[in-house]
Amino acid sequence: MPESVSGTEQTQIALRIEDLVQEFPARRGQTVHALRGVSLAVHQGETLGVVGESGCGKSTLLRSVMLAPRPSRGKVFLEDVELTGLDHRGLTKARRRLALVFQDPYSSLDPRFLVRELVAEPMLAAGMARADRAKKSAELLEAVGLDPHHHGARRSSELSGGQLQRVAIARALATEPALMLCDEIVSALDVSVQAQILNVLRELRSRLRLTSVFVSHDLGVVRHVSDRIAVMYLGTLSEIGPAGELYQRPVHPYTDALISAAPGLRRAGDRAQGHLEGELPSPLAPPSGCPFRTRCPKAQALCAEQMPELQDFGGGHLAACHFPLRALPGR
Ligand SMILES: Nc1ncnc2c1ncn2[C@@H]1O[C@H](COP(=O)(O)OP(=O)(O)OP(=O)(O)O)[C@@H](O)[C@H]1O
Repeated sequence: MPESVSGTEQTQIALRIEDLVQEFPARRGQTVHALRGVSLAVHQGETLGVVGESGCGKSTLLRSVMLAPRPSRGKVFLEDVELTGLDHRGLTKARRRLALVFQDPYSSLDPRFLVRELVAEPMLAAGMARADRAKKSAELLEAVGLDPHHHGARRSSELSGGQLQRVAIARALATEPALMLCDEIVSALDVSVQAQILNVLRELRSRLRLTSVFVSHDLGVVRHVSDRIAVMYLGTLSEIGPAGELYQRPVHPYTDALISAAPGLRRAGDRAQGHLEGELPSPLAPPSGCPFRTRCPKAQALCAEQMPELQDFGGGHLAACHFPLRALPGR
């Protein structure tokens, strides 16, 4: 279904999630409210960055898209297929259209195999002929900046962390997924290596029109790769919008606080680092109303009474706040 990204541009939707809820049973009959009704769409060819503090539900969001485990409530659509409506067999097939890359490539890449075998292995599982596998794995290694002859003939145990993460990305792309899900994939790397991997992702986006969701707790990192950014807080979506606009003119006090607290992102007029005060409440007992109200400098009585809904501030920039940093258009 076409949807407007910027207000003028029409694109196809790669992923749509509707009112996704994920709850986990906890001790003493309690419930972890990891996702509390998240809805968003990812457009074909775009990178959606997802940011938020540790424990806000970023990884759970990605795992729920994979239906691993199935969400407690809500729907997930990959292109036109409703994943949440599929049985086990249908889901196993549909999951091949999704690729997941993790923070730690050491755990996902078997050190006994050669790099070119690791990249070709998903193609083998998909029934691709030997010659095609060899050609394609060489192309993919080149696309992530590795030499198919030199690096391809090494065992993964011989590569550095950054090189391994490139292999993990090449392997993820082996079956031409509709969507790549990246979970903190540069968090364990040195800053200079991080920049190289982020450049690889940017290039893949423009060369292959790669569609991805890029999760990170680091706003600086997310800004480098994302077309749009979703900000999560305690299992909810607090703000989503075009990357430049969201960083320059945030609407939600939480986004504003996150940016002010991030080294290297602070803007003229920001208070000193540490602007984001207080602890993240427990997902076992989220506050009533707005989840951010217990730490919000603008909170009033209404914020404890009603959960704010996402509202459109123009140009595809949405935020869920009763007292936003700027007025809604036309008010
Ligand atoms: N399988 C599970 N069982 C119980 N609680 C879980 C489970 N998975 C996640 N949680 C809880 O759900 C909440 C969200 O976790 P999640 O890992 O999605 O957050 P995150 O934003 O990715 O943070 P981090 O970057 O620290 O992983 C946390 O409170 C976490 O402890």
